[in-house]
Amino acid sequence: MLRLEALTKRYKTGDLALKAVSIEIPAGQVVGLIGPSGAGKSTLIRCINRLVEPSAGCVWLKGLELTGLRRGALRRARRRMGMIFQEYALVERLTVMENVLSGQLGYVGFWRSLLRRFPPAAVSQAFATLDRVGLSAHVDKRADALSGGQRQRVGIARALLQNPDLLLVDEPTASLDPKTSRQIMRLITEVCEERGLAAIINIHDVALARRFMQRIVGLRAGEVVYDGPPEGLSADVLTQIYGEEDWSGTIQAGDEMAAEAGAPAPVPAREAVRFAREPGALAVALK
Ligand SMILES: Nc1ncnc2c1ncn2[C@@H]1O[C@H](COP(=O)(O)OP(=O)(O)OP(=O)(O)O)[C@@H](O)[C@H]1O
Repeated sequence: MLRLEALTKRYKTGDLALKAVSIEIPAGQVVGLIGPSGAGKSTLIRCINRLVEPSAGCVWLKGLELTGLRRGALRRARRRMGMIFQEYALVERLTVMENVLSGQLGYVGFWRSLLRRFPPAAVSQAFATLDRVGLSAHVDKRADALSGGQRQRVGIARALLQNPDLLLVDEPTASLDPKTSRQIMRLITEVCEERGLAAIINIHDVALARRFMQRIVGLRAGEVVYDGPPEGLSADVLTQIYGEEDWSGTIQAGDEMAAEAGAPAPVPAREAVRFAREPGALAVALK
């Protein structure tokens, strides 16, 4: 589904951030990308959708070589990759619904998006997606009135509204408390499973990675030094990735999380019903 072939990035400063990284990710697989600061995790994620231009190597998505695409074709291909960011990248003064519908901007025409009028089907899909991420009670709240966890749920819903084949997720829990981090990670992995979506998740927290990922790729200084199941992240492997440290606490935390059960409480859908009764294409909260 996604294939990276000898992907290399040297920044203008001379930093060699990726050294011929080759990995293949089948449809539906959720991969955790771990490694110390500066290992090249963000660079790798951004080279896939060419927010950062690779210096050499190829990226293939479902048989399409992304690295060879010109601007228009690249824009179309990017619709197939939903991106979720650490800092959420929401438009603060816009509502939850408007932010989520912006995931459709690649599909609706320029004037329509400028006027923020979206097709009814997109609006219905946005309601369903917001319900799925537990935000149906907050659709008309402004983004700047949300908690960190709620903001990330908006980011997830926006990415899902693109109907992507792949999610590129850059440190989704770095700004969140431990409990919210677990909820967000659980949500991302659940929606990937429901939709058969592949994902690459840059994840700082090794215990979270051990708990939620199907496969771990460990980067060190721009090179893959581990590629395997989360159970394979022994103290020796973690030392190889991050350097010498006492890993017993991290390993135990991951095992404890694995033993933990339960999902985030559903949010009442009253507000969604009220919005859903609005006729026609919703002129989305032009307040
Ligand atoms: N825009 C840039 N210009 C020059 N060098 C950069 C740029 N972005 C990243 N680098 C360098 O590339 C290397 C990899 O950085 P990158 O941000 O991809 O690592 P990371 O693993 O995501 O780190 P962190 O976990 O701290 O975010 C580092 O040496 C970094 O200094």
